[in-house]
Amino acid sequence: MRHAHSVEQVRTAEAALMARLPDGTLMQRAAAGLAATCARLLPRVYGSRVLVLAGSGDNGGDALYAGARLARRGSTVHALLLAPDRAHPGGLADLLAAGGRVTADPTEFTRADLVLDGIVGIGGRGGLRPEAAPYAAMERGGPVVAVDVPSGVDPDTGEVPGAALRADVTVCFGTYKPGLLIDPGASHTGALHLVGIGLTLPPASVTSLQDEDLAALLPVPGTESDKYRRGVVGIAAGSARYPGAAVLSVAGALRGGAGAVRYVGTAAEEVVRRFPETLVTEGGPAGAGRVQAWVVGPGSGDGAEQALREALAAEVPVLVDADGLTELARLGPDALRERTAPTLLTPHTGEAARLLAGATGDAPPPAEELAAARLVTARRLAAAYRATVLLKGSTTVIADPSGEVRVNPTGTSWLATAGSGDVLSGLAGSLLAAGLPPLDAASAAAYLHGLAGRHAAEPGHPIAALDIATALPTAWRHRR
Ligand SMILES: NC(=O)C1=CN([C@@H]2O[C@H](COP(=O)(O)OP(=O)(O)OC[C@H]3O[C@@H](n4cnc5c(N)ncnc54)[C@H](OP(=O)(O)O)[C@@H]3O)[C@@H](O)[C@H]2O)[C@@H](O)CC1
Ligand SMILES: Nc1ncnc2c1ncn2[C@@H]1O[C@H](COP(=O)(O)OP(=O)(O)O)[C@@H](O)[C@H]1O
Ligand SMILES: [K+]
Repeated sequence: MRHAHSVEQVRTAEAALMARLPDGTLMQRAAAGLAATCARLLPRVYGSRVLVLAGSGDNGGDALYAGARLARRGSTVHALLLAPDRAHPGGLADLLAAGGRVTADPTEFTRADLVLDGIVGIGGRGGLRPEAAPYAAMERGGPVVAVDVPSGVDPDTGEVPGAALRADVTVCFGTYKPGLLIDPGASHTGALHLVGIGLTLPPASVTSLQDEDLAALLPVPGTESDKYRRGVVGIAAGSARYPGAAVLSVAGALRGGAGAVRYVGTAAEEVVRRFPETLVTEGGPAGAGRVQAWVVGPGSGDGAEQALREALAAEVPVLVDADGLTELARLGPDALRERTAPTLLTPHTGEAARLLAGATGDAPPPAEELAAARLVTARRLAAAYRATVLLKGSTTVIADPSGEVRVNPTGTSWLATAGSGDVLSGLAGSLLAAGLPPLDAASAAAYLHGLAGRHAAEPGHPIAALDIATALPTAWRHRR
């Protein structure tokens, strides 16, 4: 599991540790880790050209001390000071003592074999200021290594409100920050390296599953298992207009770990033709046999209202997607108030906008605004609907009403294809039916769906939604 901590949590842990250690110890630990990573990135340290971009805070201090370490190993190190009269005094003195020089020439950025971005770290707010903004777009000669956070990325949320450096590598200290794991911030970090500096941290509220965590979550049938004990997932999806959504949701559900898939709706004929193993029932969820979880909404069209009502009345976990979400937005959070079993909502940003409007009574915010603020949006929705929310998109973020958040690390932009979300809904529903709690079911489904997309699109070509479902067993088997 990757654990990410907020700036406030880091500051508290840092203060406690600093009180017990000689001055400057933490910064030296950070600088040593940083310099070691830079040395590995350079073909040769001796004779290389390094530029340190140093802001006025401790982030600049880390970069200057690391620059000094590289200068002592034979690099030619220049420091470009964004606020020359407020540069970190100790760091600057150390760099000069090691033979480094101060420059005011911005073209050094292009000439350097490696650039250290020490403009701003966890103390930064807002995009880069005018004096630093040009470096965001400047042509580079070598890799850019971000110190703790790519400057201009909000460490707590991953929001990028203005210009920001795009790093090839980010060396972060003590713990991951949520903003390093969530787009648009995540797409500015490059490879992530964590340098331990000895902080004692509280439990993280933002985590990201890794392969071994997924392995522990996935249901595996035992000798006592039968199809019913493994869980039956009910899919209420599709309509005369969108029969394909039913087929795709069932395709995901069949590969999700439940022992059986029960389909209800008007697309039964198409579903059985494609997947003869599906149990089908005419009518809605209320008249179907027992299931351990419902998926309601993909392609449901006009049938969404009735299907949602019937599914929500069942005392089992319910996943609401697509047209079911549009209907839920119309009803507002009150529609979930009486529920005793968990509810999982799987909106893309357009549906999230409608859900927010349904909760606040305001006009729906622009979807792009929500895509730029994924963590905040997922948390707001989870709190408003008291449901687990899986917000889809370039980084899928899953928020529980308890405040816990999982950030999905897998995926590829090839997943942005029609029907891809229908496969995800069936898959997540299947994991719910198999008995996983909603946060685990949603994060395991997003992880597998993202991996299946990668496998299907390997090495990089368009895929259709059914290809994702077909690749799910491969993703399950060869996780990565
Ligand atoms: N915590 C830890 O455990 C450890 C932390 N360590 C390190 O300390 C870093 C935090 O240092 P920090 O607190 O000094 O803040 P920092 O990120 O340098 O920024 C503050 C300065 O930036 C400026 N500024 C603000 N916004 C800006 C913008 N958009 N664009 C441009 N400038 C902007 C702001 O200027 P002002 O507003 O004063 O003009 C202020 O002077 C942390 O990330 C890590 O690297 C390690 O050494 C070891 C252990
Ligand atoms: N830019 C992107 N990068 C990675 N994954 C994406 C991107 N855009 C969309 N996705 C993923 O593709 C799927 C699309 O789902 P959705 O929007 O519901 O499509 P549909 O309604 O056509 O099924 C989701 O799993 C989402 O996370
Ligand atoms: K930085």
